[in-house]
Amino acid sequence: MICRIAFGKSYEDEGHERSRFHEMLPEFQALLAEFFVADYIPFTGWIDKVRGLHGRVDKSFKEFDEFYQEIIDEHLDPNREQIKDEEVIVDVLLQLMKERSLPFDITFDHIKGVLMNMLVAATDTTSATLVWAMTALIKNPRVMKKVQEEIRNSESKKYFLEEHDIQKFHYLKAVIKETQRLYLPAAPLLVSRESREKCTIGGYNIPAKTILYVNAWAIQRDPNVWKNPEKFYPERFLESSINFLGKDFELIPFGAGRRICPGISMVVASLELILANLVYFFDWKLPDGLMEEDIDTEMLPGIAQHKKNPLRLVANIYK
Ligand code: HEM
Repeated sequence: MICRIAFGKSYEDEGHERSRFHEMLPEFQALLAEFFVADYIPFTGWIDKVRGLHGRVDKSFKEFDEFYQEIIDEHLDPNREQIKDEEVIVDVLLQLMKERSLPFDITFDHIKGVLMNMLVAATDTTSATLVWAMTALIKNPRVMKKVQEEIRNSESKKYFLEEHDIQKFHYLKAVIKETQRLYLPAAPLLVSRESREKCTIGGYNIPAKTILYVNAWAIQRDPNVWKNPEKFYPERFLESSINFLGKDFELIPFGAGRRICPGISMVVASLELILANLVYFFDWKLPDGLMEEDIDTEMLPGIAQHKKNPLRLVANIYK
């Protein structure tokens, strides 16, 4: 979905291109989560070099730079076949570059930066959230049954649930919120900040130029705020107006303030659409011999929190 919006093509069926793309992204994600000693002790940069991190960063940068340049060149080609009325983000950025209507000149580097931002911010985060939602549902058959009943009881059989069908499914929406609260699939420490000037937060004096992390993970599991915080209990959101739009600081999976995730509307629409269709059309079972308690919730380190051990389920078509 994101590649179609950003570049105007999908890498689903592109053979060599597909595998190249699918190899580049995980390496970039891994580097984002890598620990660079020099970030904390500046004169020790040589340690990162010896550990081979500089080489990996350079290689990843070069691969992505070439990849984006190819996309830009394709979109600049006047003979390119374009689907009518289909304008993708790279076209919009190239148009802005041509018009020179902004207070600064857009360069190819800016365009590549925006494309990278989209790719990293949007793909992994959404897929990790879906895996955690399905993990939570399979571990909690009561909730799975309730969300399936909400959808199945209100729909006459359809080929595909559309966005407008889903708006009335309040329990489904609560399941997604509870997944975001408990598993915080993207950025458990949000994105780090640096204080521009000296300030005081909650009684702590923060000097200028200090790197700050917001531990959204701890906030969203804080027993002073949440009743039974370790329990997956979507009902808590039916009984409260807490939302993740950045106004309620006890639930901030998308951050808050000026740098809040700008993709929220798209994420919520995609998550609701995909999850609703998954639970509507299939009855999900654990592979033979596995019990709910065998499904672990271990996470891989990284910017997005992926499930360490892949979730394997059996899908039976619901008739
Ligand atoms: C479940 C899915 C997602 C989650 C949990 C999520 C969460 C976040 C978080 C926590 C931040 C940092 C906010 C902060 O520092 O305060 C962020 C930033 C961002 N997100 Fe998302 N995001 C998701 C999906 C998406 C999607 C689908 C898009 C684009 C279509 C997107 C675009 C961005 C961008 C561009 C930024 C950087 C904003 C900036 O630096 O000003 N995200 N997101």
